[in-house]
Amino acid sequence: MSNSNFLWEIILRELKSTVDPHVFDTWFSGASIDNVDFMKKSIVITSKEALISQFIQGAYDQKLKEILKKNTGFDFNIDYTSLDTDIPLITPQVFDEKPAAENLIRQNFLQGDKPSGAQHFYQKQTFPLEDYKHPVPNKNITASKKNPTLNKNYTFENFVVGEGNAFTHNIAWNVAVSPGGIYNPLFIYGGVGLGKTHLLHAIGNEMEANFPDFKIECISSEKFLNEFLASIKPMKDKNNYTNADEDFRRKYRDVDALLIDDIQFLSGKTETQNAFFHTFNELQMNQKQIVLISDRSPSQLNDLEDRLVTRFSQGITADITPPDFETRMAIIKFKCEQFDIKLDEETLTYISSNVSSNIRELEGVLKRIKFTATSKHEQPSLSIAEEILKSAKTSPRKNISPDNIINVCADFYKIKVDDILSSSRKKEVVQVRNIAIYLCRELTTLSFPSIGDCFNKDHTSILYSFNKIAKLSKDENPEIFEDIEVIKERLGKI
Ligand SMILES: Nc1ncnc2c1ncn2[C@@H]1O[C@H](COP(=O)(O)OP(=O)(O)OP(=O)(O)O)[C@@H](O)[C@H]1O
Repeated sequence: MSNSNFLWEIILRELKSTVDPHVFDTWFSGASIDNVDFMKKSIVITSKEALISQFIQGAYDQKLKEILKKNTGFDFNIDYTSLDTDIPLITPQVFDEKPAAENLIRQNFLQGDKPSGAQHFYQKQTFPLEDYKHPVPNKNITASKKNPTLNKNYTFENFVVGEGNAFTHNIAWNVAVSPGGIYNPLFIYGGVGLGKTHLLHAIGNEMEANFPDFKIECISSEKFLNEFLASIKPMKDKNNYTNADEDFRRKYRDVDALLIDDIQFLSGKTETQNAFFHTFNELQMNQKQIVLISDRSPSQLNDLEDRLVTRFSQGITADITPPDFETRMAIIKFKCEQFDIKLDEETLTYISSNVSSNIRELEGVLKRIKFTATSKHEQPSLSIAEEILKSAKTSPRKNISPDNIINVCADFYKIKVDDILSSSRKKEVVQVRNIAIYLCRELTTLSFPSIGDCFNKDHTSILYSFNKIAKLSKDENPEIFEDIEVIKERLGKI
């Protein structure tokens, strides 16, 4: 084995033990190490695609250097390169700037040039670059009759880019200007209210503006399920159930792009998964773009057939993580302009420090501040913001830890912490444990395996417990959800 291969083996082995297996496969499976120069203390890591290189550099440069230091004793410099050298490397961007690739593509379009990156993408398309009608950002996206499922308020124009979403935004933009290319399917996942649906519709809107003849279907998987069930009902009634009916099949298979939200909703729905599998295959075979949104990564999708999970991971998987303080500030400023609210810097900082990372919640707080100020005939102010945040039960940003959650749950239900952490199968203990696990996932950024570490369980059991609560209907179990609200409120006061 050469020096390079040997070193790479060591690096991969160490990374594998610390990185989520799905993340590892996505980013490192196709990468290799070249040009190890022990004199100059430099190595080159080559990936298949520039975007992968960029991601590895952005997210793992430090980690890789640590592993190299640990195993060689030297501080190495790492250069990152990719096999598709004609695609420009995209440097992660900070909030109010557009990603470099996007800027480059747009700039070059404006100058009438064919950008090398976009050209490369377009060579894979049925649409040559010359046919590209709207190369510049489409500011005038208006409601279309053609694709009424697209929400026109969700565009790239009004999406604030920050650390946690820059990479995904880049990919989404590339998919919108070059559908059916190398990023197919695009699988986006992340926590509640972080802009996944916004990006999904932004892709559709931008795509529609760029390719006016496109037929784009943008739906939730719940709607897909309902339409599927409605389509097979007549056949089932006649005891003649074979396949989803032709209308349903054609509706989703005759599209140029299928954008599906909340794909996790298909978990456990075997017949719908089967229908979706065939739809997916036909679209992919015909190089039609598929974008999937989920609240968790493909490998964490429970009760979903393996053949689907594998297909979801075939293109590119990109996540959105909660915004950091600066991004929250940028989003609040942007939303203030949108909602016509004037806040001073102190109030902006207060909101950004105290509102949870869920952007939907953040929007709600701003709207309530505006409403309260208007009804009091006052200007929006810090004191109104404080009043709203206290009364709205929006838990101020605290470091809620699994320990806090377990303690508060134990106290609330009057059972012992040890029981929650035990393997007791008593019904009341199991229920409290499930709630604690559910809250750990909802209120912290921990992955299922990490939550498993806190409860001495493997991630499959944690997923199972989480779903036990997540899949409950609020209407049928109001008391559990009331309990959860009270526990959240108590946690906010810790
Ligand atoms: N980066 C962003 N810039 C501007 N607005 C954003 C951003 N991220 C989210 N939002 C806004 O926050 C709200 C919630 O976003 P969205 O519905 O897309 O979240 P989500 O991740 O799909 O949530 P859920 O998992 O609950 O469906 C929307 O009004 C959206 O416009």
